[in-house]
Amino acid sequence: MNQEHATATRTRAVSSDATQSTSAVARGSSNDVDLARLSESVALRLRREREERESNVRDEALASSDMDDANLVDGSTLVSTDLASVRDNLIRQEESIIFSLIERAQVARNSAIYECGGLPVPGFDEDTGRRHSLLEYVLRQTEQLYGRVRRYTAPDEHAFFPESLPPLVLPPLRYPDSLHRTASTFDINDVVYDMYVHHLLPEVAAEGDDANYGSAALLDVACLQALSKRVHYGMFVAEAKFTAAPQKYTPLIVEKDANGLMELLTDTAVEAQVLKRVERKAAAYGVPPDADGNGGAAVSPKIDPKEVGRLYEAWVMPLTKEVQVKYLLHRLDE
Ligand SMILES: O=C(O)C(=O)C[C@]1(C(=O)O)C=C[C@@H](O)C=C1
Repeated sequence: MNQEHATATRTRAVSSDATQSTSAVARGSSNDVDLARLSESVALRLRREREERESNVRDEALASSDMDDANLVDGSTLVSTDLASVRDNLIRQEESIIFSLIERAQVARNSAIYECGGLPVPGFDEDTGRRHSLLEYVLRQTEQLYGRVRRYTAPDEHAFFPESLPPLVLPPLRYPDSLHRTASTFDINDVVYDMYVHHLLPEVAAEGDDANYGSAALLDVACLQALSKRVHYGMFVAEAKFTAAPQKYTPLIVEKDANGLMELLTDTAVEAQVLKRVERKAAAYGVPPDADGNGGAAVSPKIDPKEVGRLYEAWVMPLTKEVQVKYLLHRLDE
């Protein structure tokens, strides 16, 4: 996503109404024949979009042949919308999430970090005059640095404060447009932030204050970034599913049937695998590799593996699905 475009167009919430053009199509699609025709035309449009994307990438490569090669990113794995590759990516992201939660569990909760005015840090909300919390301060400052070196120009990254991003110090990279443009118009980072502070953190970090405010806030930033990336990766999952079966998704999109879309994209067998795997990973990563019980003292994991599974089930997967539904509802927008 182009940073300028992202900051200019991103809105905090996505509107649930489909575009006029989609509604216009919907008006004429009250029977199966019309729906079949519509699915055909969507399939055709998908093919055209793909051809156009491929030709854009070729044109850009040609146009930039006299430019530094560094200006072209190899987005082949990042932007893949093949479901198997997208799922592989989600599996790799489990490492970042579980490690960051295990790290955060090493220090006390330190509630003052999350309270506005809990600790005297610079920065106020421009609209309300509310003083920033330490976590907001550290997160904003972190995004200033990451933003300068292009982190938020990548299509799989979403800043928590996109309106405050600084100018780039590196030339922008170009990514193939593998997602529909609706992807650059919304994020749910406010939900991710709230979910982390009020629901995940209390299960991960023990109640108490050990004065490790800076460390705890920096560890929070790592958790938030890993969770945000995972949840918004739902856009790639949704694109993969839509491209693989436009005939199944199109009628639901046209009807703006969010519940139907949720049902269609849900795969309970995959969810069970995810839960089993994250519990196993949390059990393995939370203890030293030599803690095999052979004569040594028993080592309890840094974080209860079952808890990690519960957090994935209650929060991480549902939010990833919410992003998928939001994305799909606008997938046919002109
Ligand atoms: O792998 C998928 O099919 C996804 O949509 C991802 C995911 C997840 O968040 O892990 C979400 C919904 C599915 O029910 C299964 C798994």
